[in-house]
Parts: sequence; C-alpha cells; structure tokens
Amino acid sequence: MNAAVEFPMQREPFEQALRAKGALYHIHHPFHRAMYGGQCTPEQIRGWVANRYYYQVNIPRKDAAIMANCPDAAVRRQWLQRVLDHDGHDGDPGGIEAWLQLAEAVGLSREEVVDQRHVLPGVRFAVDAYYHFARRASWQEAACSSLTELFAPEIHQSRLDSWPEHYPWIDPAGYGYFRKRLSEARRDVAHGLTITLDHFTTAADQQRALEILQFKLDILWSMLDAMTMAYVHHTPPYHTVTDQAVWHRGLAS
Ligand SMILES: O=C(O)c1cc(C(=O)O)c2c(n1)C(=O)C(=O)c1cc(C(=O)O)[nH]c1-2
Repeated sequence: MNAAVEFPMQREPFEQALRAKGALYHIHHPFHRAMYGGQCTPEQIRGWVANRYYYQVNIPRKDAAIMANCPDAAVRRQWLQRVLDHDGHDGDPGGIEAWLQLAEAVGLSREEVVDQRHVLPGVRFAVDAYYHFARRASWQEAACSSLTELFAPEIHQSRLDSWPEHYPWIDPAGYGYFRKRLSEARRDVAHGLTITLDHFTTAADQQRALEILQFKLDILWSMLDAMTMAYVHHTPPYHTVTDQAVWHRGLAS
C-alpha cells in the first residue's frame, strides 16, 4: 500500500498561495466596505478608531515578544524597527501617537481612547489572541502571522483615497498614520516573507503557515464583527439588559 507523499511547493507557488489569502482580508468585511464607500456614520468611524487603538498598542508588545523568542541577533536588529515605528524614537513620535492624532481628528478625546472605555470585549479577545500566539509560538511562526501586512498597503491607500471625499468633517491632519504605514508595511512584509519562505519548507510546514495566516485573518475579521454588532446593529454586549458599557476594560497590567 502506497502512502500518499505530499511534495512541498516551490518558493514561488508557496508565496502565491500565501498572497491568495488576500481574498479573505478584512478589506472585504462589510464594515470596511462601508468605511471606504462613504456609508459610515461619525459614530461608526469613531467606534472603529477607538477599538483599533487596542490593536495599535499591542502590536509593539507582540513584536517585543517575537524578539524575546528569537536567538538570532541579526533578525532582532531588524525586527526592532517595528517596535520603534509604533512606540516612536528620536525625531519620530511613532504610530501610537499618530493613531491618537487620528482619534482627535475624528472627534474623540485622547483620554477616552487611552483609557480603552470603548474597546469591545470581542475586539479585546481577538487582539489578545494575536499577542498570546506571538508569545507562545516560535519566532518564525509569529513572523508568519504578521503576513496579513502583505495586504495592508492597499487598505491604508483606500482610506487615503476615499475618506477625505466622503468624510469632510474629519481633520486631514489625522491621516498621517495611514501615510506612514504605506512604506513601513512594505518593508516589514519583505522581511516577514523571507523568514517564512526560508523556514516553512516541507508540505506540512507550508500548510501550517497557511493556517497561521488564516488565524490572523480570522482575528482581523472578528474584530470587525464585534464592531458591526455594536455600531451597525446597535447590539453591543448586554444590550438586552442595559444600555451602559458595563464590560471590563482589560485585566492585564
Ligand atoms: O489598518 C489595517 O487594516 C491594518 C492591518 C494590519 C494587518 O493586516 O495586520 C496592520 C495594520 N493595519 C497596521 O497599521 C500595523 O501597523 C500592523 C502591524 C501588523 C502586524 O501583524 O505586525 N499588522 C498591521
């Protein structure tokens, strides 16, 4: 009896298989489609910006966890740039600060964003799953999970192209974050892709890489599902019982 032998994909078809996952990117989520289609209310835009803040503040923590798991100094030196991009460094206030400027531009106060009062439990759990995966997984698997960034420049560009026209009430000074990420994401993805193509070489490894990328797509999609419940259907958690935002604001220190 012959056991089926699975051959690995060559480098190029494997990269194509990873890129094909873009068909499931959150750019296709109805919430995003409404956002760049100009159908979102100010409340919906504000809800998205306030919730996405939780992703923003956890990205550099996730990247620091990857560095902590990586014994290769050359990789760490390059990965460190991601932390600096978000946390800031000499002469660059960083992506978290740029996100807070976006928050102000859409009419939120810094305080209500930073204290995370608007962060929905579903968004928090999805982001936490990403952070915890990066802590537990090998650094190569965690690097692979960042590859949704393959598809991110297009989504940032779609906002730069559509928001000023559809949402003239947003102060254009807030768009710096999206502009900043165009080049940063392209650089990150070149590095993450090289690591992934080098590391996942057997057929089983390659299936695992595709599953990891699906996990990350699920995280991004689930965040928007939670926001849809709250801001489109007006059914946030506990809406059958109270109109107060009674959910917890995070137990992590
Ligand atoms: O606005 C977006 O839709 C979007 C998506 C993603 C992504 O695909 O994970 C990132 C970002 N933005 C982003 O700004 C960012 O800094 C970023 C870092 C990472 C990552 O996984 O390390 N993803 C993303």
